[in-house]
Amino acid sequence: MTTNPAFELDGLTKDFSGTLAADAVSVAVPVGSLTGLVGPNGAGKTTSLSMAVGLLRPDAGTARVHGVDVWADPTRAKAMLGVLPDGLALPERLTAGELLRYWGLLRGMPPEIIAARTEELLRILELDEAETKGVRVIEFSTGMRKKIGLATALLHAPKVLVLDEPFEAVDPVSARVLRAIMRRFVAAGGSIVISSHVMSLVEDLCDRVAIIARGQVVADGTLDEVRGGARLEDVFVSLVGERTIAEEELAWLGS
Ligand SMILES: Nc1ncnc2c1ncn2[C@@H]1O[C@H](COP(=O)(O)OP(=O)(O)OP(=O)(O)O)[C@@H](O)[C@H]1O
Repeated sequence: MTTNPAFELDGLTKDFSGTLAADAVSVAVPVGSLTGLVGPNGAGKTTSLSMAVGLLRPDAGTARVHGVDVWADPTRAKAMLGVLPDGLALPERLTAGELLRYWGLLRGMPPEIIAARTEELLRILELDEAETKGVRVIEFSTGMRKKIGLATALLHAPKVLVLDEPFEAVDPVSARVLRAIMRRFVAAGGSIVISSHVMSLVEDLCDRVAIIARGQVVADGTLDEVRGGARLEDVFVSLVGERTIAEEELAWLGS
């Protein structure tokens, strides 16, 4: 018997008026895996993940969550997905608690479950003090925004988490909390895909990695398969190409 992957990107393609941002991107996230999607700036990570979670319509290809097609059956697929998108737009006038309540009600969750999970999430993510003071999202730091974004992704207890740059602007103490949450999520049978530029973090956290460059998947497998005994950063640089600065470039600096 074969088991469906938890999450499957299958030939996802997007052409932005001549810029092929994603060129038949296929990545499978097995059940219980924490998969890192890494690639240089502009490689197509956000484009691929946005298509995979139903936020951006692909030109070709599809994505499946536990076998359910995200574009053919979005209601069922999205009930299983928790998403932290890049540049998440949040209702700025709400506090974190109000936002989670609003989000939960939109998802049709019972109010008492929303209240209990909100209290716990705000406490664990250390947003409870801001909540007590009535701080609104508009006043949040970038790291606080990431955290409330993660809380909204977790609130309905999804099976698959898709997190675009979850550690961006998050301080080291909070990053530990985020890592612990992710490990707990996977230990409880969930599956995660994160995009990140931070290779050490991917090596520490992920059991699988896919490297994407110029819209194409150039390596994909377990962390050890992709590393092949080297450091992930070295494999990454050799696959995506190194940019060095010639002697004469930036000569005006310090002149
Ligand atoms: N809405 C859009 N319209 C036109 N081009 C776009 C759009 N979104 C992305 N692109 C282009 O598609 C390519 C891939 O961008 P994308 O944001 O997916 O990369 P990324 O790997 O997430 O980059 P980063 O690590 O810098 O966030 C880039 O060349 C980008 O300029």
